[in-house]
Amino acid sequence: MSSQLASLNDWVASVAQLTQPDAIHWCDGSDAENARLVELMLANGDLVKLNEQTHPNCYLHRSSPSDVARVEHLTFVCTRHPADAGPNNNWMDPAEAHREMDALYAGCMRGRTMYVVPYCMGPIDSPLSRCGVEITDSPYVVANMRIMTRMGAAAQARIEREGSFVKGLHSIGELDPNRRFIMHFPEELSIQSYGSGYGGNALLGKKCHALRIASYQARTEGWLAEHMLIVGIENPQGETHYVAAAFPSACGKTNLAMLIPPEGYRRAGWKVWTVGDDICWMHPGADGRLYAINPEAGFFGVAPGTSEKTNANAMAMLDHDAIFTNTGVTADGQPWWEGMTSGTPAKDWQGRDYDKAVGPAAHPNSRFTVSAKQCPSYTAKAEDPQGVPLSAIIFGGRRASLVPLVLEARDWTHGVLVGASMASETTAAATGAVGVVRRDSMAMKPFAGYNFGDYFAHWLSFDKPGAKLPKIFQVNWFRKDADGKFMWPGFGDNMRVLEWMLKRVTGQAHAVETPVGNLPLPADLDTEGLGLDAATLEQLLTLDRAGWKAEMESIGEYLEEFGDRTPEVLKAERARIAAQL
Ligand SMILES: Nc1nc2c(ncn2[C@@H]2O[C@H](COP(=O)(O)OP(=O)(O)OP(=O)(O)O)[C@@H](O)[C@H]2O)c(=O)[nH]1
Ligand SMILES: O=C([O-])CC(=O)C(=O)O
Ligand SMILES: [Mn+2]
Repeated sequence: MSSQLASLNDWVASVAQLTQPDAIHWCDGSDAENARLVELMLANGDLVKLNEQTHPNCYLHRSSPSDVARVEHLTFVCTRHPADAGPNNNWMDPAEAHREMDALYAGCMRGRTMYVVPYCMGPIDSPLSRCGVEITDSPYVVANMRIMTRMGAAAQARIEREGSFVKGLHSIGELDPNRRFIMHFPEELSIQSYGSGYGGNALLGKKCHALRIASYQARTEGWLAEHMLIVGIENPQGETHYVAAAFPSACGKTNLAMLIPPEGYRRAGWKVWTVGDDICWMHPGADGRLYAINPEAGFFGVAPGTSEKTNANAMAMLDHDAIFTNTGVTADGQPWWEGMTSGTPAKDWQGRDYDKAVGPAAHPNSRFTVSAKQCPSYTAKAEDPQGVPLSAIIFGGRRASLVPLVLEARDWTHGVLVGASMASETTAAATGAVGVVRRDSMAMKPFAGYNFGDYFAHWLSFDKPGAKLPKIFQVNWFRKDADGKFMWPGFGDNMRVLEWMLKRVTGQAHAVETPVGNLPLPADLDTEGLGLDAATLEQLLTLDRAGWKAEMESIGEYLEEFGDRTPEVLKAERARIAAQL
């Protein structure tokens, strides 16, 4: 037996000693194993079978009503020194956190099966990929991890070869919101999660490993782990530019990753290729460019708002082999959510008879889980072990006012400030108030595994001789008018903004310089067939000087929160812009 296998076996044995499961099952990721788990969950009520004619191999999971989103107030980064976790994280002393978690875990798997889930984040043969093992007592988590990661025998073989892996321990416990913690120990490469079965809290490969632990590792190893989609835009000349974009949770990544260009663009030959919709690992390549992989193998996407009109690619991948969590369901057993253009809900997300007066049929954070391979726009380049070279990075958020439709950062340093300064309205993806504007640097506020001050410095460090870095942009699809209506049509029409960005990359498009960045004039965007009135477009592209002056003051205060860990270069960049306004 290799020493790696011995260390994995020892860890599994020690967890079993603590949690006292009735049985231990090592997951191989096979179809037969999945079929047995599905049988089990249909029998115990974890899953409801959906219409086999319209949705073969699709299932609905109704979670505990108080367990429907990430819990940021119960999520901790446990480093030896609190300053290493930073004011952007909740911190707990590692020894104390282990004491608390051990007490929760003691005997928690009695009467249950403990599943050992080896997984690989990223293509199984990629040097950029990293492995982990999640121990869980939830078959629902196993079924989701099988879709979201390269899970099973191949991952275990890689772990036995490599040795190092992230140790994740998860128990749904009693699903009691008062006995719930999501703990990260970046210095130990380990994660401990208790009391929730929800996606970001329980599928430990995703946010816990691929963002919080990975961002910490990436800092010391010279790469970046980011909350970004990756998309390829092919122009009529057949050249594909890859773009990564960071938007906070439920702010449009899945939709941009699967964009279908407007009719005129399609006729001209533009195509869009999906690489990833949530997480991006970026490494500098030998040629100085940044290369990106999607560490995930599936999509855990927001259901409400997904329709034939907004995201036909997603609809096409959701009619077979998918798991739906907390959606409504029609009388004939088809999944249903708000925004769908057909069907009528019979039951709501809690399984009650649907009553509009009681609330929505689908929970606002209801989700689908589906293999990336089922997406019509998924590209084989997503499986390339080297990753794809990035031409542009986009930062975006939900801002009802102030932030224009698009602007281009002057250079890398300015772009890092743009990312660090991001703010967005909170959404249903995390428990708590919705619609409150908060700073969410690089859309990583809930996900950076270390001090944001150090994180900004790490971002700046990529600008060095020989680097051929992507151009950085900021977008805002969510500006609202006086009546509270979105001013920009969004979705497929975001292609018009992408075209301008890519033409800026290749030096073919015009821009106007302003203190906060370079903006297109209305005439610089292709608005053919858009049907947007000139005044609205003008407003979307106008710089509100007074508003930005106040914003720069507020950004200055925000950067001070990280004290002397905030790079001076970033503060100077902000001061320069403020002085110009
Ligand atoms: N108005 C408008 N809404 C959009 C646009 N793109 C996405 N949305 C809506 O925003 C919500 C969330 O979008 P997603 O694309 O699922 O968000 P995400 O960033 O992938 O979210 P996470 O999976 O939580 O990280 C959905 O209800 C979408 O319909 C857009 O361009 N305009
Ligand atoms: O992790 C989750 O639960 C879903 C997600 O993508 C997010 O919240 O950003
Ligand atoms: Mn996300």
